[in-house]
Amino acid sequence: MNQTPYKRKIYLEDKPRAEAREEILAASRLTPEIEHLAVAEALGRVTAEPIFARVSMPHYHASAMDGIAVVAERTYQAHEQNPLFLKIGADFCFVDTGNAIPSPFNAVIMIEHVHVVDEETIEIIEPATPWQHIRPIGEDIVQEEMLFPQGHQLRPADLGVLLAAQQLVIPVVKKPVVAIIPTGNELVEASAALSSGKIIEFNGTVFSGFIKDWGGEPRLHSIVKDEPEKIKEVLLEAAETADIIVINAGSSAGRKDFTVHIIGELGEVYTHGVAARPGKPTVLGKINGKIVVGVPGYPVSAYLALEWFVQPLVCQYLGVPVPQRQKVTVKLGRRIVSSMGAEDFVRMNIGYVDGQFVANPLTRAAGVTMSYVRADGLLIVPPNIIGYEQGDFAEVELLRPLEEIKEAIVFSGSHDLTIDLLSSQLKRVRTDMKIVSSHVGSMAGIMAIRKGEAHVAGIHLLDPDTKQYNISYVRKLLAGQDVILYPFLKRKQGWILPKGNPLEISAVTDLVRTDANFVNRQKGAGTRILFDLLLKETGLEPEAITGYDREMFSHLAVAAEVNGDGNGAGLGIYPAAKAMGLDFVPVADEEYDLVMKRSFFESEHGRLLVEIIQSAAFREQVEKIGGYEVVGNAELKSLAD
Ligand SMILES: Nc1nc2c(c(=O)[nH]1)N[C@H]1C(S)=C(S)[C@@H](COP(=O)(O)OP(=O)(O)OC[C@H]3O[C@@H](n4cnc5c(N)ncnc54)[C@H](O)[C@@H]3O)O[C@H]1N2
Ligand code: MOO
Repeated sequence: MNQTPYKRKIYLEDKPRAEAREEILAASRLTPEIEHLAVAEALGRVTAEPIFARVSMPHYHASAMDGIAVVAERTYQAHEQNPLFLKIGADFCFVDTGNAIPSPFNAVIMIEHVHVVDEETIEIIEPATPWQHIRPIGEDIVQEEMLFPQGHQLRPADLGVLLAAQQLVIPVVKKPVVAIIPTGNELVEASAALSSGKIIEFNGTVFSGFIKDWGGEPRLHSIVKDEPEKIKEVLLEAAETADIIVINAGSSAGRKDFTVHIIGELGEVYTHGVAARPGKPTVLGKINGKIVVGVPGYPVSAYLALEWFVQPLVCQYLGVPVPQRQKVTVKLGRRIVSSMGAEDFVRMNIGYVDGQFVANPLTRAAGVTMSYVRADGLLIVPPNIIGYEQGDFAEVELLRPLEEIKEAIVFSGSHDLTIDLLSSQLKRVRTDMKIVSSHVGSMAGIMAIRKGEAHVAGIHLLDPDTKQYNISYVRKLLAGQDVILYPFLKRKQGWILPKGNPLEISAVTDLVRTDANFVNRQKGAGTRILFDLLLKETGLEPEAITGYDREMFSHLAVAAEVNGDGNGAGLGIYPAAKAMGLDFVPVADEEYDLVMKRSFFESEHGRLLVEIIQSAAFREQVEKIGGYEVVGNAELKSLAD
């Protein structure tokens, strides 16, 4: 049912981001309003006019030291061989730091350099120079001097200066009001009962946070349904009461995406589609003199579009420059492809390994908010290049302080959920540290160690010939490198089966007997190697297994498949079965070890990591999950041939 009068708009423009931004900045002709605030309320606010000192600081000649005030000229003959005796009142008076200097005195001698002879008399053996240890009037602030120009964002110390200069109430630029309008029939409040197709509205709260950070005042509207008349009404009202309008979702080519038509009807549209991803289907327009930014629904697209277009509008209103992020040059751990003609914003994890920043891309899916949350930086691939090769150097904008990135342990290889527990324990001990992990699989983890792109790699590779875990792979792939193999965990691998195990599976031959629908793992995965070994040992051919070609990329994905199929069966780790409420029949204890360069293992960070692995707190947490045994304090595995 499509009851709207609007046609779908299918083809979007590819306008350069800078051009689209300049257009709306030029079209926004708001005169910033001014308000007067008590200084204590003005932190972070922007001065609307130059502000001058009403009084000097100090406003009298003040002693800078504890000691005595003297007339300098009368001390000139004092000398070690010729001590000068001074009488209280006539020749000197005692002063403390901050005291006014009484006339006619014009210098202070520190008490340490004064010998008190009796209650009335002191002795000095060194002359004073005029104005020594005196803070003259206006040493800090001179009455009538300009303290701040307009457009200055007030920091804590600035407030002190204002009060010291007796500026009590100051003119600041009003915060621009930004109306935020979340739209969509599918949206519900976070507290609502969820059903399929319902989406929790959270973009509005994120936008409000960004707007506050940038110095604006967010006004979050309640959820608005995809009804053109309702949207029009809300937009027109916002155009009366707000300075900038943000409308969320409905920006693309869906049946109910009519934001662009409505803005066109009520005002004018400058842009629909920018040459940047994610965030392409952004709409920019104006209604009754107020700029409207229609940001895409997908959260990551939305956050970026907000930064591209709303932050500059807020800054323009406030009269401050748009803050720039710190940049750092990184070595790319993976190839990055990008489309010609559009900028690509790639969320990156960044680590500091062997004195070099290395970065790996996170998912580029615009709906995966965790990738934005976890990102250390953004790689902005310019429109005129098609990406980068692995090992290339590129500049990234930082989303976190550089120091935080430098203190992180970069973890590669096969992911295991205990790594997150390890990271959280680490953070308890060292608040400035954490583990950043990228899930690339055991083999790629070993390669990351070899190329100096990670500190630690988690691996579980069974050698079908020796039946040993990990050792032969490390020997071969890291030959000649000074690395160690740390025995970390034993994980239970087993059959993941529907609840109650209806087909009564406990061995690989049972898969054949029952013609169960097997769910396999991808080639190279540790679990796949184990399964192939089980087949070999029983003399079975892959063809005998229904579903051998059905490959999944994680333990959880296997469990999810089994969950939906009464005849399903998979091989994987216990926590995956547990997470989906499935049965689990143990098959093998897999050895999940950590590979590290010896230099890291012996470094402060490496030692800390081992300490935490061996701690009772970590062991307890892991063993509570079930299916794990922390090996931790056993000897390093020997890599000698
Ligand atoms: N045929 C095409 N389909 C899509 C295109 C396209 O070019 N052709 N563009 C895709 C891209 S890129 C994006 S981005 C999205 C933009 O979608 P809309 O702006 O129309 O937004 P919706 O479809 O209503 O929502 C998408 C998605 O976003 C999440 N969402 C929306 N609002 C909120 C909110 N307030 N809080 C949290 N999350 C929200 C939600 O997951 C929605 O499903 O279109 C693609 N499609
Ligand atoms: O351009 Mo969309 O904004 O990729 O997700």
